[in-house]
Amino acid sequence: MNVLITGSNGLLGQHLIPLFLQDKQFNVIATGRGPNRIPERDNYIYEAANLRTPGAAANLIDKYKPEIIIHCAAMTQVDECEKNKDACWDMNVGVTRYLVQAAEKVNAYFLFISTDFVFDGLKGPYTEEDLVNPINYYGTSKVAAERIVHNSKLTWAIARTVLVYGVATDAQRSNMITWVKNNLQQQKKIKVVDDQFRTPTLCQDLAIGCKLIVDKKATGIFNISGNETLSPYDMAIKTADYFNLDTNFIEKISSKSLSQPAARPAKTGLVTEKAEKELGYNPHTFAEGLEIVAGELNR
Ligand SMILES: NC(=O)C1=CN([C@@H]2O[C@H](COP(=O)(O)OP(=O)(O)OC[C@H]3O[C@@H](n4cnc5c(N)ncnc54)[C@H](OP(=O)(O)O)[C@@H]3O)[C@@H](O)[C@H]2O)C=CC1
Ligand SMILES: Cc1cn([C@H]2C[C@H](O)[C@@H](COP(=O)(O)OP(=O)(O)O[C@H]3O[C@@H](C)C(=O)[C@@H](O)[C@H]3O)O2)c(=O)[nH]c1=O
Repeated sequence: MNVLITGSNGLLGQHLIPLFLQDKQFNVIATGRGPNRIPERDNYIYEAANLRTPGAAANLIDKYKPEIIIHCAAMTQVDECEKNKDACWDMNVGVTRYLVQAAEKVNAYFLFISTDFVFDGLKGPYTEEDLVNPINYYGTSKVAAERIVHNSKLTWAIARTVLVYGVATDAQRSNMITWVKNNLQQQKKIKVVDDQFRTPTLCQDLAIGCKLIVDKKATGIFNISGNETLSPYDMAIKTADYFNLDTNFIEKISSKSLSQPAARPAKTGLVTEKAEKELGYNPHTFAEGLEIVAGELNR
């Protein structure tokens, strides 16, 4: 069975590819922008493509006729999305439309990766039934992309996730654990907010959640995140403690004083009960996640 995975150079993509390669029923076609950054090099096809180029998505789908498409590629820098709205819309909405239209021609099963930022953060943690109300442009673009998937003729699923952490080769985006660890090791002070709340997600858990969805050809929305609610400040302290780093370099601040270009929802987090019951999804705790990330960093 051919599975096409977009965003294969990203944090999630780099964990999804090896997971699908372990399952011999799948022929994996990975696509990323520019050269391949996945450490594994064997037993799959890599196609470099800028998916914003009209025709790029259709060409890939026409060439490989995938039975399954997992769409991870996105513009994920939330502040950049706010500052460069056209690029954000083209990538997060336009590319999803290109892929869905081409997928409809081959009747592929389509899994789209979405975010807790579809919510306003006034009453998290959220279930799959809660109504969306994004407060920044990235979230708005993801809601629009979700609607394209939802309104398509495809058999589809949407996996929503939260603040993903883990290790990737040449990562373009930092994540909580590596950001805290790198700064504290260099004895650099970091200011971390204690008034946002998330259910941080170990990248491997998200990859497993996606695989469970695909294996079951499950349909609809699934929350695939961690199931512990923590503030970024809590995460920073736990990270420093785990790596024996000096917590005095962590300054507790409010979101207001961080003054990022894009507003962040205060309290998100996702309830993962549906995925646990229907898919057998079982995420690691943050403490276990730290240990797994530390193991990867030491390899
Ligand atoms: N990371 C997180 O905390 C969260 C992520 N998500 C969602 O999960 C998905 C995966 O995220 P994650 O792996 O962390 O993100 P990354 O930013 O690590 O990966 C996204 C990938 O998309 C690729 N991409 C961007 N523009 C293009 C383009 N024009 N053509 C082809 N590829 C492109 C990027 O390529 P390049 O590497 O060359 O820039 C990158 O490899 C995304 O849809 C994201 O919105 C949801 C919630 C939280
Ligand atoms: C840069 C920075 C961030 N933070 C906090 C704010 C935030 O809650 C957390 C992570 O900040 P970032 O700017 O890396 O990430 P942010 O853009 O807030 O994170 C989001 O990414 C997108 C892709 C998603 O879909 C979301 O689920 C979410 O994880 O750390 C600080 O406390 N101090 C800082 O100096």
